Amino acid sequence: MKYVSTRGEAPALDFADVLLRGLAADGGLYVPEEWPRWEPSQFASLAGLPYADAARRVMLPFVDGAIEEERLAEILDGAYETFHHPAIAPLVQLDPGLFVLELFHGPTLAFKDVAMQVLGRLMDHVLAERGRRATIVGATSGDTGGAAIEAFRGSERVDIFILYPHGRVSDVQRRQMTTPEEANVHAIAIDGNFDDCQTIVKGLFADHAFRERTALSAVNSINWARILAQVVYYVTSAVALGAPHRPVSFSVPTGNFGDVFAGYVAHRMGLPTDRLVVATNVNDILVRALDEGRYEVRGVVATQSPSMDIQISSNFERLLFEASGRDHAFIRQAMSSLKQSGAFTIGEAVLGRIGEKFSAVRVDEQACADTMARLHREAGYLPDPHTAIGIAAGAEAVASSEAPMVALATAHPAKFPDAVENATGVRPALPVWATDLAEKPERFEPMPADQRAVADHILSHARSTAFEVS
Ligand SMILES: Cc1ncc(COP(=O)(O)O)c(C=O)c1O
Ligand SMILES: N[C@@H](CCOP(=O)(O)O)C(=O)O
Repeated sequence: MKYVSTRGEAPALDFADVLLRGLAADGGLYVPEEWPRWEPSQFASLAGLPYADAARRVMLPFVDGAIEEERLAEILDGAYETFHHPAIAPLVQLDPGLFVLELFHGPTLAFKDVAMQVLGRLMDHVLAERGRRATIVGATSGDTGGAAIEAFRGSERVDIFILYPHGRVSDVQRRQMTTPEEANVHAIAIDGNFDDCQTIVKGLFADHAFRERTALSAVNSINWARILAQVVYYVTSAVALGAPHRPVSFSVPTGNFGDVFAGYVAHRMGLPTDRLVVATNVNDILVRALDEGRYEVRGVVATQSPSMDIQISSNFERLLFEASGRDHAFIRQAMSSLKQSGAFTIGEAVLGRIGEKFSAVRVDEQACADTMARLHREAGYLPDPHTAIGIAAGAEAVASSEAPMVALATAHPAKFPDAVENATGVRPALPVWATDLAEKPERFEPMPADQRAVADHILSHARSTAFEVS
């Protein structure tokens, strides 16, 4: 299996190379040259398997020999041993047709762990095979950063630099990034928002000299391996609810569009999927784009679901590529227009194809709080604000559908205790194994939203400027 860039001007690579590359050299995102297609019996055969075994089967056609199957199995076993729930991604029924898929039982209490624990081990394996080191630079609105640091802390082969928006993440999120003591971990507090952080990261990838010198690699969902590991839980949860014999809908709290794109990948593999609901907070660029055909960046507003305070949604490029019939020229033109004027237009045909599978719903601050309060009151369930947005949007989007609705629970409520307490009167507690976080000293570097300053900081702290491991 080869992977091609959405912008069509970078070499096609295999899975292991895409894993280390992250972003394509032309600024595009990698997608498989062709989508592997499963028979209904292949989906059915996953029923009752341990999560790591199901993950191996789903991932194998995409890895396609770039990593031996036995090694992949060990990597997946190791990744999911770090989870605090035997099912890894349990389903909880809230109403007859409504389920939540709890993806927050990993070490940093957010869905990012499901892929990041795999990514860390995959990268370590490929770097070891090649005798190489890498410098990881990632942008976070709060959860990716902690999960990535957890996955790479102490690694001999990787230095990790995480850019987060200063003052715009929760205390738990910040502490997950700033308290690890390992020398290879660098938390950088940027004076700006998540989009500023992500723009700096993409700018560093576009600087070819910097990229080569530091052996730059990505942990954001621009990295295909992140998306792939997230495909698995769409498949396992749908199978648990009766797929392939009946379709399932998913409602996905969305920011960078990686998670819901993973749902689309499952659909392209043949998983019977009714609707994919893109659920946003008031930072609703995706809702406006899908409703009006105009993708237009406006200022980011701080909300009680800060991890989704995003306007530039990287993985939307992957969907546009598919919906445009893999039209590289259209993608290049749209992305250049986005860079220059902060907007681009999506034609009717492309919009129509997106609308065949996707719905988009904006959930405002009051509706998010009301949903947390109602679920706590009526079902005794305490969702975090991101999860509440997914649940509220799912209910609105498919009120009349026969298919069960699975809302993705993307974070543990204790990561956002203030918002949950304001809405429900209950302050959620961290699991006991995570409570020492508050006592540890913090270490971070405050920096302006300036690519040159960040690059200089990385160059003076990274060990990976030499490629070979001595
Ligand atoms: C808790 C939480 N929910 C939802 C999202 C949105 O996911 P995505 O960026 O994959 O759309 C994020 C951040 O990405 C998150 O941290
Ligand atoms: N909400 C995310 C934003 C980055 O998303 P990613 O999936 O592309 O890493 C976060 O928590 O950082």
